[in-house]
Amino acid sequence: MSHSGVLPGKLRGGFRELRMEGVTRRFGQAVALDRLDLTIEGGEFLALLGPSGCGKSTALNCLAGLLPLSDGGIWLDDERIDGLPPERRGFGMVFQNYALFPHLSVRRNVGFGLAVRRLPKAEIARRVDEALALVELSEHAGKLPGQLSGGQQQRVAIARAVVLRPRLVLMDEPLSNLDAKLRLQMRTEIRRLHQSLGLTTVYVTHDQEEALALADRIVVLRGGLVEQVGSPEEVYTYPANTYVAGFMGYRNLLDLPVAAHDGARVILAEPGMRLTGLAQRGGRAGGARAVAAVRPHDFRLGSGRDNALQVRVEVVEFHGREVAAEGVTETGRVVHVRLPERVAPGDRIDLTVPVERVLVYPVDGPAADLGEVPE
Ligand SMILES: Nc1ncnc2c1ncn2[C@@H]1O[C@H](COP(=O)(O)OP(=O)(O)OP(=O)(O)O)[C@@H](O)[C@H]1O
Repeated sequence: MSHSGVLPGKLRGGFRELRMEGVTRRFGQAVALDRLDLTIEGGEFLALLGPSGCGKSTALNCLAGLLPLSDGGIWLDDERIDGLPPERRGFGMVFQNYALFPHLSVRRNVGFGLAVRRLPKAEIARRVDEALALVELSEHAGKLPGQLSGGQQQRVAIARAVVLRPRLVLMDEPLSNLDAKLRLQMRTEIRRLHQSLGLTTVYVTHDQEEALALADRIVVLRGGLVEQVGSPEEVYTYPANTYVAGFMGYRNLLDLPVAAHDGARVILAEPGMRLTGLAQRGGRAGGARAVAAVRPHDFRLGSGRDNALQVRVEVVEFHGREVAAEGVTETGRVVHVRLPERVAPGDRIDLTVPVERVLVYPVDGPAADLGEVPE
């Protein structure tokens, strides 16, 4: 299938870069977005990731023109666009709640923006047909949104955005109203469309897995500030701090006394636990205490030379090929592990973990409440 009719070749990299410079948004005294500097390259899929309230929707709405900036500017190549109203920015938006017109057919919903622009009827029909084919909804063209499933409605919303040949597609948690299975399907669909149409996409989500799966680059936000920018691989493998680590599945963030350190290696110890790990952030973890970040999957049963801890198993969840267990050390510290072996509540087990799988950070204060994290 050719997509060239919906989006002309010139859109691929239709701009070189979109720059947000010092973008700030205040609500009264509260700073929702604090001097955000960010460059989005043409053709890129960028995810804004963070928990509720971190400022990601604010950033997207500033880009869209739905919220005026308190300070800073936005440039599309050499054109300053933050003074333009939303309709003159040429961006497509897809929201969590679809925002379809309930009394208009699928076809008329998708064609709405083209009709407003007074395009010839034949061209509207052709482009709508192509957009509907793209999201595999051709046979539903005559239905009303209420007659479609959630996933189908979200596809209508996506067709409605891409039919306008947008310079940039902005998506705000577009999958969060869908059930788990549909969410996975639509995720693949969104990535496929991004690639085949050569779109530039900015995607807001609080779901780490979604950001890792979809994005070329992830921006992790906290309290209106950028914590880390990097490829999924970089952010997943080398989180910049304990906040990002917690978000990226390092569910165990253990604040421990430092027993010794030599350059890159730091030894942390307390009764019942000895952990050797790699100092992050240039070996600054040289204080009296440091935080060891360990993924539940990286623990193994058995006692290691460098790393050894003993826990009493308290809670076990069955996960098919493995179990997720919560154990407690003799000092009362809770440790989360994932093991292929069957363990049971009350078992006393020895655990170890490879040195390179223990990331050691300076103590930054309490880790954020991150909710569910991927493992
Ligand atoms: N219209 C508003 N009036 C006052 N404060 C606001 C308004 N919109 C957002 N805020 C505040 O700005 C901060 C950032 O909000 P924002 O909606 O950007 O966060 P978010 O990361 O998108 O969260 P969520 O995932 O819950 O939407 C929050 O502290 C929020 O309470």
